Amino acid sequence: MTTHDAGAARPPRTSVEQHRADVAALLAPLVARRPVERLPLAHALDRVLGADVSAPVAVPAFRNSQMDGFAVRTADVVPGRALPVVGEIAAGSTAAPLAPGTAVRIMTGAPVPDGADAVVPVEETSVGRFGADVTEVVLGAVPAPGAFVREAGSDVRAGDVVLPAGTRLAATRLAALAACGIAHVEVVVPLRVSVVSTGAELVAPGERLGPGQVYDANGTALAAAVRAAGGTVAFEGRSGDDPRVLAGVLADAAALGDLVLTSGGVSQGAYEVVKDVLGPDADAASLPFALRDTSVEFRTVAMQPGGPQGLGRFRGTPILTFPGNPVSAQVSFVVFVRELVAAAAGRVADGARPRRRLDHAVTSPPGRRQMLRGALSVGGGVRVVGGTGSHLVAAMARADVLIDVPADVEALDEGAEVEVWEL
Ligand SMILES: Nc1nc2c(c(=O)[nH]1)N[C@H]1C(S)=C(S)[C@@H](COP(=O)(O)OP(=O)(O)OC[C@H]3O[C@@H](n4cnc5c(N)ncnc54)[C@H](O)[C@@H]3O)O[C@H]1N2
Ligand code: MOO
Repeated sequence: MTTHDAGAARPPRTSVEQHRADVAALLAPLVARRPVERLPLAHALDRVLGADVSAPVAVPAFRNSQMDGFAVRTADVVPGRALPVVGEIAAGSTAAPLAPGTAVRIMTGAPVPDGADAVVPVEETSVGRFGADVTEVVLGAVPAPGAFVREAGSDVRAGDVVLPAGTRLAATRLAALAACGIAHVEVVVPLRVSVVSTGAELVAPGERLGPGQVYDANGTALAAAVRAAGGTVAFEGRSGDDPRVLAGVLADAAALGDLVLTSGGVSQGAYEVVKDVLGPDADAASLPFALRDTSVEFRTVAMQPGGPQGLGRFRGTPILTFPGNPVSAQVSFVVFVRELVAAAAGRVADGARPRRRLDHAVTSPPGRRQMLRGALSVGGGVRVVGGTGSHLVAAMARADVLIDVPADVEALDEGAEVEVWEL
């Protein structure tokens, strides 16, 4: 009698955490030791400092006025009595010492003359506003010593660390460096990632779509996700189902990148080109060159979407093979690689995932961790958007997060707390 065991060919599934750990171990040497490069400030936005930056000059570099007004010696001021105005100091000029018993017109940012110890804004004096000749000024009160005077080094002293190593260069930080006169910075070199889409059906966006053809969404998705995480894209390529062509594309990808990401060609079909090159049944003799230092393990991760996964090396370069469905490829990047690309760029993340309350009840098939697409509600909750199909790439575009439903959970009530992965 013949029996049919429906599960006989099904391999054991690897847990999400185990696969995350294996990917992290594969990339650990790349993440741990990052080179640095010197860049002009204009190219350093969002990069991370590889070394402390000290100020070559103080900021402000000299004592200067915070207001348009009159520089005075407070000891000389008598309320209601006029002081002769003996000159003017504009921003960008230099100032002679202030003679006792006099005042001088001064503009915001101009050097406060030696001898002066306060500035009085013009609108608080008898002059009111600057016009033509001003020969004298009357003050109504004695200003406090130091009023409206910005001391040299009151923001940064020469030699101080302005920004420490590890700082991500937001606009505010670039402004601080520029204010110190720093034109170039040493920044961490991000991971260079090569992205390869596979499948005979793929055509580039913008081309004419023939019968049975599909626009390549994964190339754009993965390249953008790499950049958003802080990495750079070293190479973008596409291959049909000919293993010799894919081997050539992968050779370029591996030569140019620190890491290769592929999508497609890893499930159980008759034309699984990634497996045809890298899998256990690959016909090495048919390839145009020998695959030294190449070994990839294909496995099924207990996650949906993103079950079929591979990891290893292609000609010495780490490679991860993602499934081709566009939702699966994007979820794979978020769950398995995104934080490693960010860490390699010097960005720090505590790995904590926020918790949200479900706006409605959810059911989930047992045995596989579900990464449902979720949209955040105004009230702070989260709701599922789109269906579970891994082809729903446009529906995914409405999602803000992935809702992480553990493998052993089959139902969650409205209001239940779930962990989410931000997209
Ligand atoms: N008999 C089985 N069939 C399938 C299984 C299985 O376990 N047994 N797993 C399913 C799951 S889950 C996934 S995910 C996919 C993974 O398939 P592949 O990685 O081999 O990907 P392809 O077959 O090449 O493509 C799948 C699907 O995605 C489209 N695709 C591929 N690349 C792109 C791209 N760059 N841009 C847009 N769309 C892309 C492709 O046209 C297919 O529709 O396998 C299931 N099958
Ligand atoms: O695991 Mo596949 O990635 O569901 O669509």
